[in-house]
Amino acid sequence: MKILKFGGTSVANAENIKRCIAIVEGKNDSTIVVVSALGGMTDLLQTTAVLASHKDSSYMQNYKTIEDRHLDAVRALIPVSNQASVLSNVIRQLNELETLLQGCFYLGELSSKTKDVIFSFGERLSSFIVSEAFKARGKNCVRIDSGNLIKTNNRYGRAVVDFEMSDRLIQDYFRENQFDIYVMPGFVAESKDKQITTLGRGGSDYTAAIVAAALHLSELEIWTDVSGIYTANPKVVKQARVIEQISFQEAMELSHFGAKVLYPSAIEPILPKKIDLYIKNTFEPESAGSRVTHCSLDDDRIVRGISNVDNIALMTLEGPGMVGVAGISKRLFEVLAKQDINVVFITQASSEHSICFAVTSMDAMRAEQVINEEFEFEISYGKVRAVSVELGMSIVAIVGNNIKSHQGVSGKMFSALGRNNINICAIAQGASERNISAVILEKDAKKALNVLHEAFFEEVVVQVNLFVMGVGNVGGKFIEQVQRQKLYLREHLKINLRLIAVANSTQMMVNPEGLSDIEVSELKAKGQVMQEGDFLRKITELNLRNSVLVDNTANETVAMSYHAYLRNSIGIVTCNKVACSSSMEYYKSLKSLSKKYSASFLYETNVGAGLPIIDTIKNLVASGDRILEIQAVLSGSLNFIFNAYDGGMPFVEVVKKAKELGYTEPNPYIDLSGVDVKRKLLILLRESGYFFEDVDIDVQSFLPHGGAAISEEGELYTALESQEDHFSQLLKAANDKGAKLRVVASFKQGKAEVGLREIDQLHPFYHLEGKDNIVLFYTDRYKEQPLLIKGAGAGAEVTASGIFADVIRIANKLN
Ligand SMILES: NC(=O)C1=CN([C@@H]2O[C@H](COP(=O)(O)OP(=O)(O)OC[C@H]3O[C@@H](n4cnc5c(N)ncnc54)[C@H](OP(=O)(O)O)[C@@H]3O)[C@@H](O)[C@H]2O)C=CC1
Ligand SMILES: N[C@@H](CC=O)C(=O)O
Repeated sequence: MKILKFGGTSVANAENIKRCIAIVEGKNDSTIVVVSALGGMTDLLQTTAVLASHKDSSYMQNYKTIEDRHLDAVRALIPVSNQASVLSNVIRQLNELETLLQGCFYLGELSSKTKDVIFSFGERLSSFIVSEAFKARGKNCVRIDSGNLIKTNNRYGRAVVDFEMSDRLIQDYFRENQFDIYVMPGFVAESKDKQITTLGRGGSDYTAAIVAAALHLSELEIWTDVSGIYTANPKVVKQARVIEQISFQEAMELSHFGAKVLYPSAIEPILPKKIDLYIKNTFEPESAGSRVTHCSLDDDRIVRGISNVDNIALMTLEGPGMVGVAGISKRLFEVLAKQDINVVFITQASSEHSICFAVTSMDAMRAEQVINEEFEFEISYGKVRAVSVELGMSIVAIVGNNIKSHQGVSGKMFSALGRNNINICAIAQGASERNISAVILEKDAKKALNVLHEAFFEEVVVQVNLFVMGVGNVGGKFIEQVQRQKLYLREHLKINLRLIAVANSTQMMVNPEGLSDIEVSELKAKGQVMQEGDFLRKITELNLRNSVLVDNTANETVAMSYHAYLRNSIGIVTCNKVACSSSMEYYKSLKSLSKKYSASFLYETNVGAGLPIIDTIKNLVASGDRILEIQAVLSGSLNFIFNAYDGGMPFVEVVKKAKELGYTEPNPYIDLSGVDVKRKLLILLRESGYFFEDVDIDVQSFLPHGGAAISEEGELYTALESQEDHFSQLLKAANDKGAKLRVVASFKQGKAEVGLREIDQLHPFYHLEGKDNIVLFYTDRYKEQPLLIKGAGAGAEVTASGIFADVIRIANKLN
């Protein structure tokens, strides 16, 4: 014999009921079918009854909906030839319901007893209709009145089952009757004095479990609208998947913390009888579903699932008068129990100075009031403080039988949350060690679930969410490279890069699911207007895990806002040199914020574009070496300019060409004035461990006008045009000596300078082609022969690939 329970959505209408019928008919065995009320019907009955008892005549409209839904189901399921008798039975039951509702309306009253009778109509009607549908298909089917088999006390709303009596009645009934299909209403029972009672939330699961246990069946199938118990709520965690097998204890823990597929009450009767439970999807009957089993599972999964409950209030009772005093917790929890307030989480530090616990937000005010009344005396003498209440909390819990036999699980859980800036307000781990729970802010719940799911179920694929500012030469190429390389990264490096937002100086485009190429290209046409601070606000509002800002601008305001990103645990990858070359204080603060908030701060492209210069210094310094001297050509654009300026083209045209090729800064004056090289040298010195400010570097400008900065490109070109003589003289002087012009950055014996130099043929800088950079590091270990790094030091493609490498460094660190 089989037993199948169908939930509300499975029997919501005639079409769905037909699916249930097909599933039952596929069983080829005598089958007990337990049904819930038509989907949403119990809630509708409840609001209708409440409206009636408040003398609100609109209850009649609800009643009409109740009537229509049931009559529609009959008309669609029963052939016209048989409809009359079925319809008249349903109408008779509906009339009874209408009379009861009228009674509530006239009396303005709704007792718990009346509620149970009214609510029972949902399952009584659905079971009658389903059984008649089977009969209409020629099945040997009977409808059982559950009240005849399941006996309870008179606690209306959540009646307590008399198992001894119910088991006997169930066993007798099934011994004495021989049908192919038995249809029973779930949720409904009867007291010993023959009053209708109901079994509370999840009552239909409970009914099925009681019957399965009484008959010692080997399994119970719960058919619902999802394909089983998921590793996490699939509406919140996209990567969640169905758990194929789970132990009863794990399922109980998960269902306690919000996995609504299964009510713990359904587990209670079948657990001691070693009956397996299957959760299956009525709408995808072929999918395997979840098996909840008493057998020990031999897989090595440590965490089986993650769950959460929202709308939690965290309450703390604390004070010196609690230490070493017996009975405080008894009084605290007794007063809550008296008020029927359910405590969902408790934790107490060994100092005994405080007890922290959680209730649903709905109960919080009542709990606060009764606790403060209970401890009025202690509060008035300052021994205990008035209970504190923090609303807007969630509980997240990881669940698994094997947590107890593995070290480091809680470490992994809390470091994953911490890395993503999720503040943990309280922690609890029961003695069973099957569950580790944390109370966090509700606004962080979605992120926490995804972070934990990634840590425990998707270890192989790490998701990095990119927020890109600046889509010019470098930014544009970076986006192109990311979109092109996505598949490779996912397959080969197990990194899932998602481009969530892009921005230029005035607009931004955001898609929390990831921007497509088309969306990115529509930034200018369709992007939303962006004011200062909007981008950061958007990132923090989305609150996605592993968020990284990629700054491809040359903008100072953006650079000076990095600290706010880091404080929100948002990593930063930047090719913008302004931050690291601003004050030493800001540079250092960014480094320490990066550590404090576990948010990476990477800027390899600040010097030498894609060349691994900063990383090399970091490794030298970390391994105990000391940088003693630096000789370098650090400007790709200036190297290009002085290579290309050979007397053929005027200087200004060569500069324009460098700009066109994407080698210069957005404002080429920053290159020509030596500012860009100075910034780079400053960064190299700071990375080498030297305390240097901008003013400590001597820049000898090769521009004749010296003084004022030129921010307008046109103005710069006009000035350069008029100074052609000056540049041609510089060139001639070098040519006369067989030398080449190079802008050299040097650091020697504590002195740092930047200037245009004539480089002779024997010098390693002489043969420096095109836009190349070169750096020579003299260190304790590389004293005679310097460590040399050379290669393309400018250009959008190479710079973008340097930024990309930093992003991958972050992803690898997370993996
Ligand atoms: N070119 C190279 O070889 C190298 C460049 N770099 C660095 O790369 C950075 C970018 O250079 P490049 O791509 O050539 O410059 P571009 O001028 O081509 O692009 C700059 C981008 O930044 C945007 N932007 C400017 N201000 C803001 C702001 N406040 N908020 C958001 N976006 C803003 C611009 O938007 P809009 O179009 O609206 O102005 C534009 O999309 C510079 O910092 C440079 O030093 C580093 C190493 C090498
Ligand atoms: N403008 C810069 C580009 C890289 O930082 C340069 O010329 O090197």
